[in-house]
Order: sequence, then C-alpha cells, then structure tokens
Amino acid sequence: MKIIEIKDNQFLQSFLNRNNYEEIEEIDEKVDKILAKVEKEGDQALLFFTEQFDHVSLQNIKVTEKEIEQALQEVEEDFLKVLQEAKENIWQFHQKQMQNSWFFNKEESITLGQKISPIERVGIYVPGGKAAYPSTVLMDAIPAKVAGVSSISMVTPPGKDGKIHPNILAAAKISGVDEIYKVGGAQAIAALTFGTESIKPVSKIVGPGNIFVARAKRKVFGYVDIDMIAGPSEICIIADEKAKQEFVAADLLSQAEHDELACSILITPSLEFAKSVKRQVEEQLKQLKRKEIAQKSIENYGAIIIVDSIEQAFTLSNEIAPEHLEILLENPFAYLSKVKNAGAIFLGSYSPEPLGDYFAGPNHTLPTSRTAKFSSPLGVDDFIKKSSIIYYKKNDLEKVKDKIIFFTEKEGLEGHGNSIKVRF
Ligand SMILES: NC(=O)c1ccc[n+]([C@@H]2O[C@H](COP(=O)([O-])OP(=O)(O)OC[C@H]3O[C@@H](n4cnc5c(N)ncnc54)[C@H](O)[C@@H]3O)[C@@H](O)[C@H]2O)c1
Ligand SMILES: N[C@H](CO)Cc1c[nH]c[nH+]1
Ligand SMILES: [Zn+2]
Repeated sequence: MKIIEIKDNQFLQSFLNRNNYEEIEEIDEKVDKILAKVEKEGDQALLFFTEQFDHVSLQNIKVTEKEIEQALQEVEEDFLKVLQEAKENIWQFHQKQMQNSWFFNKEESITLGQKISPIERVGIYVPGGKAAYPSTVLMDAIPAKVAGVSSISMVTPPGKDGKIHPNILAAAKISGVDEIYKVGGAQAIAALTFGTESIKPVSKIVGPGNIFVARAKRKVFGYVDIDMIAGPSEICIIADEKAKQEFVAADLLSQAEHDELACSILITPSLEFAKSVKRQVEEQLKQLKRKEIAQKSIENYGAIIIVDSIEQAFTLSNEIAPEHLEILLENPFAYLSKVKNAGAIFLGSYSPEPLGDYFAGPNHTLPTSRTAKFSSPLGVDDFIKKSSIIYYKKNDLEKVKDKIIFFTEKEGLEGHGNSIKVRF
C-alpha cells in the first residue's frame, strides 16, 4: 500500500485518474461486439457467451419455479430471517423517499399538477462473477417494489454448475422479483435492452457490476434508461491518530476484497498513524480468504494520502467523490457540511461500511469512478417518472388565447394557432 504525500501532486493526480484509456478501449470493443451479437442472435448468443465467460453450457436461461422452491429448502433458516430483517430496514428507509402526485389551482378553475407513475418494466443486474450478492438483490429490487414497479426481471451469471446460488434465489423471492434469468455481463445488459426469445425488454436497467457491465450500461443508455455507473467498489476514510488503526485497516480491506479494480484510500494528517495502518493492512490481508483479489486491489488502487490538515482531507475527498466515505474523527457530525461529493457517508467508529452494505437500510448500489459528483444512490426516484397535468376551462383559455396565437405566429406555426382559434 503506497503512502503518498499530498505535496506530490503529479503522482497523486496520476493515481486518482484511474482510467486506463487503452484498456477501456479494448473492453469497449469487446462490449460492442457482445451487444451486437445479442441484438442479432438473441438467446443463441446468450448461451454462446455464457459458455465462453461463465464456462457453463445451459439448457434454459429462465429460472423455473421449481428451482426457486428447491433453493428455499436449501437456504439456512437463520439466513432467511436475516434477509427478512434486512428487507424491512431497506423498505422502511426507501419508503421515506416516496413522492406523491401534486396539483394546484390557479385563478378560477385552472388545475396544474404532476402525476407520479412507476416505470412498468425494469431489469436489475445482480453481480455474480467473483462472489454472490444476495444483498444486492434486496438493494436493487426493494426500491422498485416500493415505487410500485409491476414487473422486475433479474439477471445474474450462473455458477459453474449452471445454477444460481440458492441465497440469491431466496433474496429474489423475498424481494418480490418476478422473473430471473441466468445470464451476466454485457450480454445480460444487451438482452434486457433489446429482448430475446426468453427475455422481454425492459425500460430501465439498474444495479452494479464489473467493468463489462458498467461499460455495457453506458452504451445502451438511450435505448433504455440506466441508474448510474456503479462499478468496482471504493472506500475513502478520513481519520486522524485518535481512530483505531485496526478498524481503519479492516474497513479498507472490506472493499478491496470485492475486485482487483476496487479502490481503498485513507486520508490522514498523521504519518505515524499512516505507517501503523499500513502495517495493519498487511497483517489483516494475510488472514483473508479472498487475499489474492484484495492484495492486487491494495497494490494497484490502495493508498494512504498524508495531508497538512483535516480541511485539506475533505477538499481531496470531494475531488475523489468516493462511493463510500467514512469519517473516523471525533464528533463526525461536525464535518458533514464539508462533504460535497460521496455516495454514502458513514459517521464514527461504529458505522463501518459493511453496516450499509447489508443492513442499515440505505441503498448499497452507489455511484463509483468519481460519478458521485453528479449521481445519487439507487432509490425510489430511479423507478418513478413524472407526467405534467394541465386543465383549463373555456373561459380560462379565452383569457389567454390572443397571447398564445401571437406566440404561434412568432414561431410560424399556423397549425398551433388554429388549434386555439377553432375553439372560439
Ligand atoms: N457500486 C456498487 O454498488 C456495487 C455493489 C456490489 C458489487 N459491486 C461491484 O460489482 C462488481 C462485481 O463483479 P463480478 O466480476 O464479481 O461480477 P459481475 O456479475 O459483474 O461480472 C461477471 C460477468 O462478467 C463477464 N465477464 C467476465 N470476464 C469477462 C471477459 N474477459 N470478457 C467479457 N465478459 C467478461 C461475464 O459475463 C461474467 O458473467 C465488483 O466490481 C464489485 O466491486 C459494486
Ligand atoms: N460494497 C458493495 C458496494 O460497493 C456492496 C456489497 C454487497 N455485498 C457486500 N458489499
Ligand atoms: Zn461491500
């Protein structure tokens, strides 16, 4: 893990700019080909790519009711209870985000308003390459249910046995997912966008995934809506020497173990503290089951940045716009106003990032790659849309008709003017 002085601006900038454009170009080329083949060949292409990337030859893409029932038998009873409790916390939090339609009256009888409607068909992506994420099923599906979405199609890559992990299927059942398909990567995004023999197209695709998923979502935007770019996980911690080094190291590693491309950064004013966290990271890393992934991530995208002041720590963190920001300083609420860009903010020593990943209630599908500068966590807003409402009576229209006709003349649109004139 590198220790970088904030004064080393050149190195810092190259470290923070994680886009390796050559690599992204290569991935984009591959993604373009996958999207085109699925659009043209449908299910056949899905089966082809599943064999190529997930190393399994499937008979059916759609998960059957029988498979779901069987999975429910296999899942530990205690885990079902935890899923249920997590669901309730996530539901409660997202219900607060609900928006209502509104109307107001202007003058005598004019009524104007805004009607909220759920998006009808959405697709949720649940990652499944390096790990199975039942928590992501809850985080993607529950806000859609709260918003009133009537059809939720879930896609996730199958394991080498051609099955979806029973914990994923149980989470889908608990969250009210309607259809489940065994397909992942860019090919799954293509299928949800264009439709295939087995998969009906949707209007919006949400959910996190690896770089292939993230780039594919970017490319299909416009054919469908997407939530955001939620790619490889990130954590940024602002801490001083009063924080517990063991906590800081563990929290950094919690995200490093997701992906070789995950990014874990500590920002601190204390060099001594930095050195002891670095030692802790090295120690704790050895104990992790996923140490190979975490080690690569820490080597390539892990850093401890030494700043001159806490003020400077927040300026830098706002520039990084991390997916997760932990503030491990005394009286953390006092610093909240300094945070401008972050997907989720964790305050104090007993709100570690995994609390948010699994249980607290706020969504864990969050903007990454500095997109927290303009994107928000996945939520109910992602699953609704708005329609404007306009109601005028004859005398209301009569009062403004000449102004509208005058306006239509300025735009040279006689047909528009006639639509007003014909009524009087
Ligand atoms: N931001 C968030 O909210 C959030 C939440 C959970 C997970 N994550 C991130 O999601 C990601 C999950 O990644 P994952 O890989 O475990 O699962 P994944 O399901 O996103 O990706 C696996 C799929 O990628 C495709 N793929 C793999 N290698 C390929 C190749 N060489 N060419 C073409 N396609 C290929 C395959 O189709 C495979 O099924 C991690 O980066 C994790 O950090 C983010
Ligand atoms: N930290 C991930 C989002 O970056 C979400 C997750 C799911 N399971 C564990 N963690
Ligand atoms: Zn996580």
